[in-house]
Amino acid sequence: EETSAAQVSLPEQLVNAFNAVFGAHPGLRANHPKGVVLEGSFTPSDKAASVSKAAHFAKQAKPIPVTVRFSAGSGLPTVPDTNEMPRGMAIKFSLPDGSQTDMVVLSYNGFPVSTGEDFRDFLLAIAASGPDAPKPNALENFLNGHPAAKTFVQTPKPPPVSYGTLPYFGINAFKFTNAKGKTALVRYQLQPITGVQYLTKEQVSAKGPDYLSDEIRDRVRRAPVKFHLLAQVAEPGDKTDDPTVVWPETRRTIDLGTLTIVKAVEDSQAAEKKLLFVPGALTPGIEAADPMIAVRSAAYIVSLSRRAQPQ
Ligand code: HEM
Repeated sequence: EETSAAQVSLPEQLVNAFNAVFGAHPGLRANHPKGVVLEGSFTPSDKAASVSKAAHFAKQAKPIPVTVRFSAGSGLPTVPDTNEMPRGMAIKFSLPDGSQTDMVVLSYNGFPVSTGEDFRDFLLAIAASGPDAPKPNALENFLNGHPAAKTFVQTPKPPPVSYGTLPYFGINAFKFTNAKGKTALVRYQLQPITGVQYLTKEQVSAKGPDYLSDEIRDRVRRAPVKFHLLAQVAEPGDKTDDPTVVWPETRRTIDLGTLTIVKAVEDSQAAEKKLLFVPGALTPGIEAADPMIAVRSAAYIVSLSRRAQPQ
């Protein structure tokens, strides 16, 4: 019996499209399967509560516990860390009332496409453009029609010194509401306190395929790894429904607090299997402003439901 494409939801089509590019890897994430899990805490700044009433931005008796997963931005479980690609960071905040909220960010500012449908088509174009495909291939055609995707493909994404020396970007916009009901449209940024540090080509050639996971485990043993969490605030006219459009660097940023990572978990692979980070797992004071957040969330849950199947 045939199942027509129309019966398959967009989130399922997206997970199928990742599988078409990278293969299906039972038990692993459809995208970003290679990662490392760590623990730490978040301490809000004095200003954070003035922009959002979210529990982790309120003045705390003690820091908010966080679980952090750094990942390689590829669907290949054994992709070498020395590849040029974005890196991911996922943060789970454990709030004082026992609930949790997530933040899922990338080291590339701006997304290659505007919508879930375009992301599916981008992935399918990659899958159809192997070395034997006649030219112009599907990917070349797609890139010609999608300038942000072309820029994304052409922009260097050099391997960093460490997962702890990269900036990360929320890319999708959220709406903050403070205790007085005042709202602001924002995008997250995480800035490493060490400053941003990449490897030179020569340094990259001396590194092994898993150098980033090894490096971050080592680094947190020596000292905490810290990031400033910032909210970049939109001005009237800034797009909140198109993640390809990066807001100007001149936009005001508000310091929301400091993320401090103190240790790697003992069994990262066991931990990451049980973890699900969902960009739409929010808490009062934060809402999705970009429609891509809902599509992403549904796709992450499809990926989880597949990777949780007994093998
Ligand atoms: C329509 C757009 C997108 C789709 C369909 C998509 C899909 C996915 C899927 C299926 C996973 C695996 C989830 C799991 O099994 O737990 C994933 C992971 C991830 N994605 Fe996306 N994604 C999208 C956009 C983005 C954007 C805009 C960002 C960053 C701002 C991002 C960052 C990440 C990161 C960091 C992970 C790894 C999460 C973890 O460590 O568990 N993705 N994505």
